[in-house]
Amino acid sequence: MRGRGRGGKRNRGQQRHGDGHGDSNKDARPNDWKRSRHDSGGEPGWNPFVRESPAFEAFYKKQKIVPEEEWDAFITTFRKPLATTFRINGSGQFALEIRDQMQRDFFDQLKNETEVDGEVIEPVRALPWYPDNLAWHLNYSRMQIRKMPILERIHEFLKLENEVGSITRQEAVSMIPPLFMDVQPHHKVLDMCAAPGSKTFQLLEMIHRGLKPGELSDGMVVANDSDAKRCHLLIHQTKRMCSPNIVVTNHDAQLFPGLKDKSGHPKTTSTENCVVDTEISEEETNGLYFDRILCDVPCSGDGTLRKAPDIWRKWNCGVANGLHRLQIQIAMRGVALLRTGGRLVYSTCSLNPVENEAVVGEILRESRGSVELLDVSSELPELKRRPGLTSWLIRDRKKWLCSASKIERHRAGAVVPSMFPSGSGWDLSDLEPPTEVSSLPTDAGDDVEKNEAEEGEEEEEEGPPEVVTLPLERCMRLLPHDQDSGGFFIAVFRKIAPFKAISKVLEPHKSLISHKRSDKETVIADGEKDLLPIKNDSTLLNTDAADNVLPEVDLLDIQPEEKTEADNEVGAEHVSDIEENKGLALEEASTREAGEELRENIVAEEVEATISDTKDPNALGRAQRQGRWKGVDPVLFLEDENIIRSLVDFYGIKETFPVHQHFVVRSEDLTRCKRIYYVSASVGNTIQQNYRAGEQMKIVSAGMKIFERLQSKEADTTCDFRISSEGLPLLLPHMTKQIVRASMKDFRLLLANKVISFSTFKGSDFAVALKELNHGCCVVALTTEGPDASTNPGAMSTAVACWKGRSNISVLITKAEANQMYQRLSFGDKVAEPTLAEAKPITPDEVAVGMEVESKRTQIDDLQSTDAGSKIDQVVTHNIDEELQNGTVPGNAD
Ligand SMILES: C[S@@+](CC[C@H](N)C(=O)[O-])C[C@H]1O[C@@H](n2cnc3c(N)ncnc32)[C@H](O)[C@@H]1O
Repeated sequence: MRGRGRGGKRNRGQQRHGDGHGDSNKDARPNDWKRSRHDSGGEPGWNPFVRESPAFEAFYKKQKIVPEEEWDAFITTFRKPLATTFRINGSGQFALEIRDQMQRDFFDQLKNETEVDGEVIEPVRALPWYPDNLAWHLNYSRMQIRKMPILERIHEFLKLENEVGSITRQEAVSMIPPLFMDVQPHHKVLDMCAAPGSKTFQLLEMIHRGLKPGELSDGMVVANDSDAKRCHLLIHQTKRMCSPNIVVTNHDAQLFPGLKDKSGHPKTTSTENCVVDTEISEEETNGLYFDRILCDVPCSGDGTLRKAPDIWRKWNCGVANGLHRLQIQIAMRGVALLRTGGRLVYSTCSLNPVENEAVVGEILRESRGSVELLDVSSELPELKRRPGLTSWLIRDRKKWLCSASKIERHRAGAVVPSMFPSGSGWDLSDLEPPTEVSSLPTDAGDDVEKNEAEEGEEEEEEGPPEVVTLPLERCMRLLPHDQDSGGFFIAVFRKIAPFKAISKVLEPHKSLISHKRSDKETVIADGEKDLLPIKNDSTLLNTDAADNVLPEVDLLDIQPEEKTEADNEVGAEHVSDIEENKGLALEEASTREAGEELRENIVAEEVEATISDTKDPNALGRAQRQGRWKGVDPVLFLEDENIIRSLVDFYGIKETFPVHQHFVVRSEDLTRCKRIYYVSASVGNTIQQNYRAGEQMKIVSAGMKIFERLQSKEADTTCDFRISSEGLPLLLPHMTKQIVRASMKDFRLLLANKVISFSTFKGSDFAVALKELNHGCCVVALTTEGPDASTNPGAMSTAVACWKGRSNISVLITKAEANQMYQRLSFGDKVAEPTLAEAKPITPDEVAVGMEVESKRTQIDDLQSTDAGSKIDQVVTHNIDEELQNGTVPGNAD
């Protein structure tokens, strides 16, 4: 369906920073296409960042990250700015059409190397490993764009497509993890650390792959992020996919709740597209286990040096060390939530083995045979990758450590055995006595080597590095010089047996030695297990000797609890070390991220999904500040038969479109609820099970907006709700009323004018059909050729929601969307450009009515900016804008 991309209001950030398009674009989606403040754009002589770091180079040389003879190529590539890469969004015909159009109109002219003023221009190329040539690489400086009209046109085209959501600018390596997940349309997928959502978007595409317009998928994507503000980015990003199969949640991933799935997994599920055979074990029938899990964990991000050169200046190994345990905790929670037979992909945009191979090794050890590391060397054969390391050293302050036995006692909170290749344990009494400071580390800043190069002699490691016995060579490291990309790390696991965890209870003040394998373990009896908190770093334990004797607990049965104050006190030193290091790491990441990934306008309407229409507008912000959630955002099924009937009757919704248990609202007071969301059966079931489990999931948003309430008093219509542009593609094939077809000429005339008098179309079939419609919301669809065009609305690939007033019709999409649709229709067409001159002049009376309609339309749009939710969003947005300016928004590499 064309016109899926959506727009929204420009936020304060956009107003402040501008986007070079003047007012005409003020209601457009954020433009990710513009260059980041880090990007020199290739301007000669402008290099605000020194692209070197002695600490980084010393570290990776020592780790033998590349063979010696490749070092120069590796480091030289890292110093070059990153080329632009983008993905065409969506799946199916629509995406292929855009690809073909781009290729035909632009890229075919740039297939070969060209020279402008002595400068070589790289050919545009598709990323060879990305399916269906839907991802592209291009590398032009601003100067080159100015000099070559074709580049200028490409740039403009991509800017527009990005604005309306047809393409996503995304770093090439960041597109890879979802491609190793083997997601099928019926899968339940969990994206544990999902914001800002570029990979979630890919996962959704996979869930919808192969569906015809209007068809529903059985699958579901749960996209989670611990940062509430970034959850909004996630909603903004994924709503462009117009999917009823998504739930956005806001949990610490390591504490993601286990949910029941009372209906159990069906042995076989039949869908229109496939028959799914699901082998399930007894234990799994009652739990919501995911078929696929992505752990794209927070990391130090040094693989993104090309995109975020400020990392050169700030790089230190303490950041990576500080994230190691959180990364294990997140991945292990993923293992617990994964269905047996399912795949889990672990990824980081860091090259550091402590965040990569060390974590993978610990997952294998801790899962005690329930997962295996897959050899995926035959998948995506065009992708150049390096095997994982099997040997590495740990760097702590100025020391190189070759094994856990070398850890000094006072560093035991910062360096742990799982960081080393053997992962082998320690005993506190065996630890090296301190050489300098005798106190425990209390300040994470201590762990960060501020500038190693300036801090005197560094110490050599004592002894050779350990060599791992696990098959870590099956991991993949993407290096920048292999295919002119950023750096990345990926490991693919398969669960081969249910995971039984041994839960342990930490004794106060023993936290320092919590990684000691012989820590006190507590077997949780059946009746007690729901009561016991799972401590942050004790959820999972590899017990060597205990394996044979300790009864086991299914982790899904245990609800991880939020940390209590008492928990925080226990082992405070230990936690402070981890948390503060993590804090530092995220701060690092934020600087790297700001200005690149942050969507500059979180449109006001997005917050609608996070707060009840009727509750205190300040509740969400307060609850977030206070670390609470409950009571802020009910997610309720719409069961009011009068509303459902009025929708079904007005739009002539067929029985092919299930409505009961699929419409969701966020307000208990239905007279005031402003939006109706549509959720797939899988999402509906999950929400229902969540109620039964006591609403443990912090749901930020569910499904997609399908209807919006009209509040204009003058609205002369029998239905209180208009169709939202996200909802249209799904609903249209199931509608029998309020649809009118227009010829290409009339359709374009409508798009060009946005509000237009009926009399303009006098005498046309369109005008006659228009007259027959009820007043209110309607859909204008482009007449298509073909045998079933007149009978099957699903065959109409281009349609737009409109408002039929008394004498005018106006489109209910943003100007940017209308312009993009118009331009798309103009490519290679044979119909003359409609101009305003073609339209019959509008009389002064009609102008007045037109203005009234336009004002109604504005009122409709303004509903979102006047409700409680958007006021809060303005606050959130404002804060994000401030952070953007300060460079403190936590971010990622994607
Ligand atoms: C590398 S980014 C994820 C990028 C994302 N997968 C994408 O492709 O757009 C890491 C994310 O993890 C989130 N995060 C940090 N700590 C977390 C935690 N404990 N649980 C869940 N998410 C966390 C951050 O807010 C950040 O959005």
